[in-house]
Amino acid sequence: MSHLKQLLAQYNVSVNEDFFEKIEQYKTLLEKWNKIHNLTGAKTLQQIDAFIVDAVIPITFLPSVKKAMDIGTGAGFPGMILAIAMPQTHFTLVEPLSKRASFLQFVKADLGLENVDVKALRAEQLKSEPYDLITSRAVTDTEMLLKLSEPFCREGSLLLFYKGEKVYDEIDETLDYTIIEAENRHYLLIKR
Ligand SMILES: C[S@@+](CC[C@H](N)C(=O)[O-])C[C@H]1O[C@@H](n2cnc3c(N)ncnc32)[C@H](O)[C@@H]1O
Repeated sequence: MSHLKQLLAQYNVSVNEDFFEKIEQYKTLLEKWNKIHNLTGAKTLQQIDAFIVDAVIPITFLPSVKKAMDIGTGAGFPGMILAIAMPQTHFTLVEPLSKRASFLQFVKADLGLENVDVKALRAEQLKSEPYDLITSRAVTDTEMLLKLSEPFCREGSLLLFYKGEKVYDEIDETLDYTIIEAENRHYLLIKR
């Protein structure tokens, strides 16, 4: 069993064989592009696997949704990885840095991901429209993420922010939230 398969089994993350095929293609592209463009801090295959596992653990608790947006996808975390794991969900990946957006566009084309759109813009520049799910990892604090997400929320939209243990300093009781912990990760799930 591959290293990634073992890790996913350890966290009870269930994905189909197509996920593993596509994720191998993604890893090959990321390793290659990362050497030239410095797209992410995950350099070795083991570090990339850890980032992938961190990105997909939420499929163990997320409901099925039609339309999702990831703010500040960078080299693919978590939006591109979730899009590969959730082919029934359409993902808009928002990444203003052109070298990262170009990489995401290349991955979409090379893997034939019809459920992915890449927007080479800041979230603030995007047309307001409602999404079922908005994700974000390592972009900014919760208060700012709530502001950035606001134009894309309707009643019942879910926000999933990948946070560390300091998450408790960033939330208050006015929010309808749950925190799901796995290792050092705190997944902050907010219902609007
Ligand atoms: C530290 S990187 C994290 C990338 C990725 N989410 C990850 O966890 O590896 C933050 C990313 O957010 C993007 N970003 C910063 N401000 C943004 C904004 N207002 N809207 C969309 N993306 C933004 C940056 O271009 C950068 O690629």
